Amino acid sequence: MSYEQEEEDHYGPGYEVGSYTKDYNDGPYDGESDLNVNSNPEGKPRILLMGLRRSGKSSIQKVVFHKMSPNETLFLESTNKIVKDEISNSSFVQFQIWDFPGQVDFFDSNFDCEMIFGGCGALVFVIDAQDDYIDALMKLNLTVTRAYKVNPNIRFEVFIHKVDGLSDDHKIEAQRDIHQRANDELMEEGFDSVNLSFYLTSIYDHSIFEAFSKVVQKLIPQLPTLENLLNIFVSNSGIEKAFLFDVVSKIYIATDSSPVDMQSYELCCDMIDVVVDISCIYGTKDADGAAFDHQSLSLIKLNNSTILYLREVNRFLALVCILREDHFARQGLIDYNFVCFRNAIQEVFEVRMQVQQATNNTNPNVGELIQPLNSVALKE
Ligand SMILES: Nc1nc2c(ncn2[C@@H]2O[C@H](COP(=O)(O)OP(=O)(O)OP(=O)(O)O)[C@@H](O)[C@H]2O)c(=O)[nH]1
Repeated sequence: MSYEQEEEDHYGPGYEVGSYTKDYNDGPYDGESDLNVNSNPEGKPRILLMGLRRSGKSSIQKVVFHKMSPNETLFLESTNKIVKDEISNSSFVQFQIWDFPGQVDFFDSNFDCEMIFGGCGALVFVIDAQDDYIDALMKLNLTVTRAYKVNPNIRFEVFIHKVDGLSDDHKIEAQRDIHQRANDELMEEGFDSVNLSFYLTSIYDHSIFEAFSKVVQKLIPQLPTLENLLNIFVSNSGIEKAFLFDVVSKIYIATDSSPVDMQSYELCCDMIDVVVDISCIYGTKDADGAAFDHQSLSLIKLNNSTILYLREVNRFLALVCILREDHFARQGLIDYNFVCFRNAIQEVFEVRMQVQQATNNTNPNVGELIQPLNSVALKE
């Protein structure tokens, strides 16, 4: 992992900024089929991680994007400067995460609100649910009101974190209480239109990956198209549930419209780990050292007549499906539909690039470029 200091003057002398870039094993990003989430003027969409000291911000970022094991986070040192993390080198989804020190002071003249909140897509506020959260709620209110005044388009995501230490009843009660207090305070101050989303998270299970998946999904302009394609695919192939995963981070960037249950998501995450680990150890690697490639495919039969089926969509994405064993008798159909699905995904990105180019050239016929997406021909 390379770690490099950035120019201090851009953020003011009080706020040093460090940045590091993900160093995954699949080589430099080639721009082939990226999915830029809603971007800021710099081109990179930005997700801010804020919250009180020791609430777990750095741990979340390390576990989700740097494969750090949860136990190792016990040894993380307190962050004393803004740390910028580029999730772009090889991951399919491209954005920046800015991890803020817990003691950040918005009233400090060095804190450039316009610059920090101006180009921000989502603000994740982390609350330690194992601690007294009254101070955290005050900070949340201050942060949200401050950020909203600068940029009303920010999505506010509240992670009620470290819930591994709480009983189920306690979790629900904490969520209800935090939800109510946070919203009441905003209403009292006249911020009725601010919308906060709440998630119960822990780095010790898959809840943090699930929550981050939802945060990232909200920033993907093509999400409705991806979901639509997945719906068409599952309904024509006898599949119960399908997730489109960013393989490196195990964030799912889209799923079909049936409800997500945590166990299914965990199973699919575990399958990705198994496939990547086996491929890394026993598979052939390409020139970039990547073990996940065009031929990556895996089938796991569970002891409850369920099948997990994984197919590579492109260098960064995998489709993981859950289906009944008897439906897999029609594997030919599933594979045929999968190829149609994969081609359609490719078209989404081609169209996106065309739209971007057309917008740059102020082409008045941009709408026509969307048409190929309506013609996905799957077999039933
Ligand atoms: N039980 C539990 N502990 C967690 C979880 N996430 C983080 N921690 C622990 O919380 C402590 C603080 O985590 P950090 O990630 O350093 O917190 P931070 O918010 O970045 O702290 P500052 O840099 O001081 O702002 C560490 O000991 C982590 O191991 C969680 O989900 N559950």
